[in-house]
This record gives sequence, C-alpha cells and structure tokens, in this order.
Amino acid sequence: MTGRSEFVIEVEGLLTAFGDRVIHQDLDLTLERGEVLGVVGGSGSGKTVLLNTVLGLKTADGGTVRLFGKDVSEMTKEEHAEAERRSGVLFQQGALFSALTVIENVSSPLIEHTRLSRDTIRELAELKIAMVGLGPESHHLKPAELSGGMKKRAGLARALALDPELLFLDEPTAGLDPIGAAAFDELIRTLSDDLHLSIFMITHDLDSLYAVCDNVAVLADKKVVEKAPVQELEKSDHPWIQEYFLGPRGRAAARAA
Ligand SMILES: Nc1ncnc2c1ncn2[C@@H]1O[C@H](COP(=O)(O)OP(=O)(O)OP(=O)(O)O)[C@@H](O)[C@H]1O
Repeated sequence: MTGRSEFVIEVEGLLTAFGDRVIHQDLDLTLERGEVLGVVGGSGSGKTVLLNTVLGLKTADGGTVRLFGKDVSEMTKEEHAEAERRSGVLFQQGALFSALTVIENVSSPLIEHTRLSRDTIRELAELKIAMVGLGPESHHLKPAELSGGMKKRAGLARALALDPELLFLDEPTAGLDPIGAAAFDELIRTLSDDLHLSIFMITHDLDSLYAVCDNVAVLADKKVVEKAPVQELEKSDHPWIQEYFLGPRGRAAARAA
C-alpha cells in the first residue's frame, strides 16, 4: 500500500449488478485526500451499494475501484485489513453491539486491531468519546439506553477509534431532529478540519450538504452525473438535480446556508 496517491478513492468505469439488474454502469468518482464529499441520489439509486463496493464488501462486476491507491480486487488479505484499519465506517443504524456499553463498543476496534494495553485502550476510547461530545456518564450505558443522537455519536467515536484517514458515513443525520442534525453536521465538519479526514458521506439531508460538504456527487442514471460544490450544482440542468435543489426544501436549505 503506497498511500502516495492524492486520491483516497478512485472509481473508474464501475459496473455493479445483482443478477440481470444493473445498479451502476460506467460510474466514475474520485475522493481527494482531505475532501468532504456528499453522495446524493434518489432512493434505490445505488448509494449504499457504491459504499459497499468501495469498502470491498461487494465485488465490482466491471471497472476498477482503488482505495488508498490500490485496486480493491487485487488486495491481499493483509492489504484489506490495512485498508480497513485506515477507514472508519458509521453505518446508518450506528451498528453498535447491543450487549456492550459505549466504552466497550468504542474499545472493540482497538482490541481487535492493536496490541495496546487495557489501560491505554481505555484512555484512547475515553478520548474518542469526549471528542464526539459525549460525557463520561455515557461510558457505561448500553445502546438501548441512548437517544438517537447519542447512538450516532457513539458510533462515530467507534469509527474514529483507530484514527482513520477516511471516514464513511451512511446517512449520519437520518432520524435526528433538525437541531440534533445541525449539531451533528457541525461535529463532522469540525472533526474533518481538525483531523484532516477524507469523508464519503451518503445523505438525503440538504442542510448537511451546505454545512459540511466540499463537493457533492449526484448518482442518477446508474452513474455519477455531476460532482461539484453544492452552490454550483444548484445551477445544473439535470432534471433530478433541479428537482432536488430547486424544490421547496432545497430552496429553504440554500437560504439557511
Ligand atoms: N443484496 C442485494 N440483492 C439484490 N438487490 C440489491 C441488494 N442490495 C441492494 N440491491 C438493490 O440495489 C439498488 C440500490 O440499492 P441501494 O441500497 O444502494 O440504494 P440507495 O441509493 O442507498 O437507496 P436509499 O436512499 O433508499 O437508501 C436497489 O434497487 C436495491 O434493491
């Protein structure tokens, strides 16, 4: 793994399908080091399948996917593990282990991927929990005892446990009230600035695009039809983009930005 590429993710001519059903065709997308990219598209347009393909959880049927400069399909087991260590993922439901407390959840990647002492792991987990704005009183709570926003924060702390360079977020503000969502957006932006993270963020939330993203990639017609800063996308004449940005919710988000 060279890590020399200025692109953290490079997808070229991607084809993915489930049986006869083609999800992506000729899809190109890049994510530069330090870039915060929003990925939007209609329901079923293939955003999650794209995330899974970049992570190597789904095999591409054609084209190439490079992660940290390395073709995902040619990675050895060790290279996969290394790419996994360099990437943090916050899945849509937070995906916390329900039987474990917050601190145990955040410690689990450190236990799995490092040989650090128990005390060091505990200190690092506490640091990550504080970083996402959760207090020490949360340490011993189980996921069922957390609010939706706290679950997301705990999931984010776990995604950050191994100091990743790249963060994948699948609809991070889904299910949060507008105030909670705005606070979470601010947290993501602050973390990306402070930790120089590259972020691949699937979202339906227009406010997040304005608040957090450097660029937005639009999935439609099985490919990325545009990638640009959100203010430029507003001017696109692609029908889906027009409807998305220039509908009433889009206008409200643009006014608020
Ligand atoms: N394991 C699977 N087997 C068969 N089809 C699948 C599978 N996973 C996803 N699909 C199909 O792939 C298409 C894209 O799904 P995906 O979950 O990526 O959409 P999405 O853009 O993330 O949608 P949403 O915004 O609703 O979450 C959908 O039509 C879905 O039915």
